[in-house]
Amino acid sequence: MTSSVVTEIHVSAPGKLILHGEHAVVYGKAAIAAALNLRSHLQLKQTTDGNLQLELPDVGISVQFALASLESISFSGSLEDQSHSDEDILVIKNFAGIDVNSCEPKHLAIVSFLYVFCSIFKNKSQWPSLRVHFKSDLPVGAGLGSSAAFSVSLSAALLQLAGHIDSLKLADGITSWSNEDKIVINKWGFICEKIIHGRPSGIDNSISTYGGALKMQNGQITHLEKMPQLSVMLVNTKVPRSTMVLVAGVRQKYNLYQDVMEPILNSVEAITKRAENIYQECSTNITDDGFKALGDLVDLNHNLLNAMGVGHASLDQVVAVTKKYGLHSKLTGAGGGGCAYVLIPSDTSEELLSSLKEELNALGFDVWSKTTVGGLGVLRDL
Ligand SMILES: Nc1ncnc2c1ncn2[C@@H]1O[C@H](COP(=O)(O)OP(=O)(O)O)[C@@H](O)[C@H]1O
Ligand SMILES: C[C@@](O)(CCOP(=O)(O)O)CC(=O)O
Ligand SMILES: [Mg+2]
Repeated sequence: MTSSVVTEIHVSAPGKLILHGEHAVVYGKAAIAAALNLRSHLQLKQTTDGNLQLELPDVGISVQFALASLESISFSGSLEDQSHSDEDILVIKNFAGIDVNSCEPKHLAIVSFLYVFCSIFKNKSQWPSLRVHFKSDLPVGAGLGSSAAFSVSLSAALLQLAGHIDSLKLADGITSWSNEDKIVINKWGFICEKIIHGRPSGIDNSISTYGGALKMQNGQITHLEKMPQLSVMLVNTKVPRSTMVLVAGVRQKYNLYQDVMEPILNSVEAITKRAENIYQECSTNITDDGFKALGDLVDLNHNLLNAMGVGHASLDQVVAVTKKYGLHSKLTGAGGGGCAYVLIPSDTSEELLSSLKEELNALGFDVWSKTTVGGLGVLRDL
């Protein structure tokens, strides 16, 4: 049967840069993150062919499920849930023919998609027949929050379709959601992140929902309104890694050596707080002294992440190369490969940046030369 389009919803959500405090934030310590100008784009089209069609070209998937058989699985989750149920995940994996222990990107994406879809539409008399297409500017699984951008866009689009939230045209011509609606989007983004990551802090989905820059501590968000313009170079080592595995590795170390790990996590928190003070004191432009101190904090933070066991030789290579140019860098996100950021003081010359980029490219790394952080959160695109 050919499908005819009824409704179309387009949503985009940003990736994130954790400036300081990754991993420590999972233990309630402070972390600071900002939205990136790299975004993920989801297009949802309502169809009439009775299927749920999922196109995820970044992870090489195009699958479809018959709605009638999905509706008949014994799924107990609901919109009121604060977390996912393991039994429901098993039911979904069985339904989709996915191995129970698979952590493959495409499988995590399908399971989290089906979970959010079933939870949101469970009590509706008719489930919508859909074609969902998702494409990202972000590298998948590299520390820039691709999972959160996926989780947040998906939650926003499905909640909008179900009528649980209602997008608004804002004064500056953009269409997004009220703060109240964003709380609901963020809650579902977090549930989706939990399915992908295991035990996330919630910082990634929060920044992807709200945008700008924020501090998270003990699960509480503080929006950093006075964040100065900050330029960074992003470097993707392209070494594959899984956030779930890295977070679980730190947990294992913490459980075995809590007395050793706790001071490391506290030192990371002290770094985050020092950096926050610098950002707040230099709310428009960071001073030379500010950049000097931030550089020291970036170095210390990178070394402490190495001490936690989430470093990688490729990330140390980035740090070593940037040091030759008088610049400072650290891994960002879960580590173990993936991305690092390089702090770019405002007086850095274009020549220096282009030589640095060339040297990093020659090592096989991808480089986004000069990125500013603090962009918009989730948006309904036209
Ligand atoms: N573009 C995408 N298409 C499909 N799934 C995605 C996409 N981006 C992220 N994901 C999902 O998120 C997972 C990557 O998350 P994670 O390991 O946390 O890395 P990241 O640091 O990029 O968030 C993938 O395994 C996949 O399940
Ligand atoms: C390591 C951690 O602090 C960030 C993980 O980010 P990413 O998935 O690597 O982009 C985990 C978390 O905060 O949930
Ligand atoms: Mg992630």
